[in-house]
Amino acid sequence: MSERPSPLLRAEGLVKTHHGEGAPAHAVRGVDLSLSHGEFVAVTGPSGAGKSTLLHLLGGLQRPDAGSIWLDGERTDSYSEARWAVERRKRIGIVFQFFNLVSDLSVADNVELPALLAGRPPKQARAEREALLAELGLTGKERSMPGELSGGEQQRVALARALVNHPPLLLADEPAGSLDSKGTREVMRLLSRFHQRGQSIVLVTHDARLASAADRVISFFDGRIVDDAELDAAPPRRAGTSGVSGVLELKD
Ligand SMILES: Nc1ncnc2c1ncn2[C@@H]1O[C@H](COP(=O)(O)OP(=O)(O)OP(=O)(O)O)[C@@H](O)[C@H]1O
Repeated sequence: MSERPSPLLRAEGLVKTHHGEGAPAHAVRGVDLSLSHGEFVAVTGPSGAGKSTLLHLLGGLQRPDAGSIWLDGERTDSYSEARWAVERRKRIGIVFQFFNLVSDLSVADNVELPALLAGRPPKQARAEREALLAELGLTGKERSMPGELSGGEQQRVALARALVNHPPLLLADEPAGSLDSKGTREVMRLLSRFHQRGQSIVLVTHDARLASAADRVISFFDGRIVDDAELDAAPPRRAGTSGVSGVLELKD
C-alpha cells in the first residue's frame, strides 16, 4: 500500500491571544489547516479577523498558545527560534505589505543575503540573484538602495529575496496592500506565474478580487475559518492563463 505524501503544511488546533495594552485580543481561536504541495490558498476576511496572526504562526514568526504545525510532516513544536530561522531560510519565503527590505543594503545585497546565510557559495548566490532580478524586471537596479525604488519595485525585490533559496512555500501578507493598481497587478501576475511553476502560496488579503487569483479561498472571521472553498472556476494550469483575470482587469 503506498503512503500518501505529507501535506506541505499542516496546522491543528492553533490558538493565539495577543496581550497588549487593552483587553486580550483572541486573534486565532482554533484553526485546522492543511496545504498541499503546489497549492495557492488565499486567506481573506475583514480587518482584525486574525489573518496576519495566522500567517505569522504558520511561518514561525509567532508561537501559538496551543496547537501544532507540521512542515512536510515534521512537527515544529520543539523548534527553537534559531531552528525556525533556518527552516524559514530553506522552506518558507515571506513577503509583507511594507516590504521589510534592509534599507542600508543595496537591492543586490538584500536579495543575496538569505542565500549567503543559507550557506550558498557567493558565486551561486550571485547567479541566483541575477536570474531572479532579471525575471522580475529589475536588471539594472542592483546597486540601487530600496529607498530609491517605487513601491512596486521594492515589492519585487522583496519577492526575489523571499524566493532566492527556492523555498517550496511562500507566505504573502497583503503584498499589494501598499501598492497602486499597477503595482498590485505586477505582484499578482508574479504570484500567479510562480504558482504555475509549482510554488505553493498562502496569500493573506482583505481584497476578494486578489483572492480570485488563488485556487482555494479560506474566509477568516473572528479568529476562525468560516469557509474553505476550491475555486473551480480557475482555468487549468499550464494553459498559459491563470485564475487572475479579475485581478488583471484592475484599472489604473
Ligand atoms: N502584537 C499584537 N499585540 C496586541 N494585539 C494584536 C497584536 N497583533 C494583532 N493584534 C490584535 O489581534 C487581532 C487580529 O489582528 P490581525 O492583525 O491578525 O488581523 P488581520 O485580519 O490581519 O487584520 P488586518 O486586515 O487589519 O491586517 C486584532 O484585534 C489586533 O488588534
